[in-house]
Amino acid sequence: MLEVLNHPLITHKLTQMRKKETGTKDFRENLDEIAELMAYEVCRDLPTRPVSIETPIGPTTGFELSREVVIVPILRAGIGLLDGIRRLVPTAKVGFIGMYRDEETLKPHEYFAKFPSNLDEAIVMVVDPMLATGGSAVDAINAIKKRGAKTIKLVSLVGVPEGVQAVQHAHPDVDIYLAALDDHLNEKGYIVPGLGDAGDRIFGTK
Ligand SMILES: O=P(O)(O)OC[C@H]1O[C@H](OP(=O)(O)OP(=O)(O)O)[C@H](O)[C@@H]1O
Ligand SMILES: O=c1cc[nH]c(=O)[nH]1
Ligand SMILES: [Mg+2]
Repeated sequence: MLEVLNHPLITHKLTQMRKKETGTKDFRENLDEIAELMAYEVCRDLPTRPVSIETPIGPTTGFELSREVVIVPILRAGIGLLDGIRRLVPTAKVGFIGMYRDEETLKPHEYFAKFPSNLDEAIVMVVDPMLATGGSAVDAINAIKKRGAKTIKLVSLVGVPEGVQAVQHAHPDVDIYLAALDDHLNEKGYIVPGLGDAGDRIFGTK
């Protein structure tokens, strides 16, 4: 399943991020706000269970989330989506996976992994602003499945058909959410038109 979240607020904020003159502070703030808006949509189908409660007026049946949510940002750039999602799901646990893409081969390399226990019972959101070749997302999901995760959602800001197809081919069971589906990758593996190097723009490197 691929869902492109076409919402005017998301598109407006993403446009600010795409502009080359947007600095680190505004880039980060817009990303944080988009993360919150995307989380609202991504969480739309979270399972709930009925609970008997008492309001000040009397008894009723309410509904509470019935499964734990685990957010897994792909370091570094995925960190930019973490706080916005956590504001909506403050009880979520957080795992981390560090991946960098070799600039020549475009192949991802894992350099860090730390996950909470019981991934098998959780709804795991893998988050990374950019879905380019899809190599980083595919490997991150492999690592999470190896630890038992069964229900996985991939939340990215900007993707291209190549990356979407790579994830769908390797992990047909994973739902993919994007804020925009861009055109193609250039010869250096950057998304066109994209927004440049997300990690560098979030953290002010380069
Ligand atoms: O789909 P892919 O072709 O694998 O490319 C996407 C990856 O590239 C970027 O990370 P990068 O390697 O620049 O690391 P960073 O987050 O530390 O900047 C981005 O944040 C993704 O993780
Ligand atoms: O366009 C791209 C592709 C990969 N990683 C980024 O940060 N940007
Ligand atoms: Mg980067």
